[in-house]
Amino acid sequence: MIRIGHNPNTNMLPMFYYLPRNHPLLTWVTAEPAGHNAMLRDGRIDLAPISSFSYGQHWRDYAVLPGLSVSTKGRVGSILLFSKVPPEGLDGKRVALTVNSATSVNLTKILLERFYGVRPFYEAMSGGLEEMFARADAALLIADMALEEALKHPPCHIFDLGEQWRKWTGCAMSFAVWAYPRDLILKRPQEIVEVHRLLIRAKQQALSDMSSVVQTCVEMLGGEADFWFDYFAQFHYTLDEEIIAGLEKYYALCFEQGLLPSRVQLNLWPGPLV
Ligand SMILES: C=C(O[C@@H]1C=C(C(=O)O)C=C[C@H]1O)C(=O)O
Repeated sequence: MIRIGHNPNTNMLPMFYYLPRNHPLLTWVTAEPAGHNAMLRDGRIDLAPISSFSYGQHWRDYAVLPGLSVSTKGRVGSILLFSKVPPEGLDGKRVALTVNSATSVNLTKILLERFYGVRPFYEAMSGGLEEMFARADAALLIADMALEEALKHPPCHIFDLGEQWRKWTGCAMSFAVWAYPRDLILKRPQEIVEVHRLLIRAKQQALSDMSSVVQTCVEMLGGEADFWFDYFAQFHYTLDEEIIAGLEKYYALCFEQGLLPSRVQLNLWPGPLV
């Protein structure tokens, strides 16, 4: 039995929509990314699409499933820094960071400190934009919460962090990878191979016809179907060479900025399926 982290946000639907709910090999454990990061670290789940940053913290203990990720090569649409001022104006200001994320929290720090040359004060916060703006000058939100706030067209600057990363580094950005404890390769290799196969198959089914996924999004959050087709068109749910290079760049900058304690190696297992 594999206790699998289920992330309920729309960006994850192409991997979860066709994944069998009642498969004998799977137990679903639903949480936001930061919840899965902690659960995997503590052994409460066996596999999840965790924050890429969290893999970078624990890479010596984890392995990653090939051919799967949540990545973009530019705009993402749902990793957004809402700001009362342009990024250059955030020096010495307060920036609220969602408690649900690890990758984007550290991406925000890299972009602001390394590329915009500003040093804000950061505060981890839950809640929506209104609560964050009551205490801070800028606010990082991710996933459906970011989408919902952006759809309200708040009167502030909105920076898409996938787009910003692309602008400053020319790289792809990988927000989540499917990680599991490395010792499962020895203890339960067949189960990992089987779940990997299920995930790849579910993803391929979704991506071959996104209409059911899009319809689900319309029911969940509203908006036009075209909005959702456009949203999903930004994503790459694979781990190709460009995405791996982007991930390596992200880890290198996290290390150089003192956000990660060591350089990171990507341990992929089992071999690619496609
Ligand atoms: C694309 C997204 O990426 C998410 C961002 C994460 C993070 O910042 O740690 C973790 C998982 C991803 O699914 C999103 O939330 O919109």
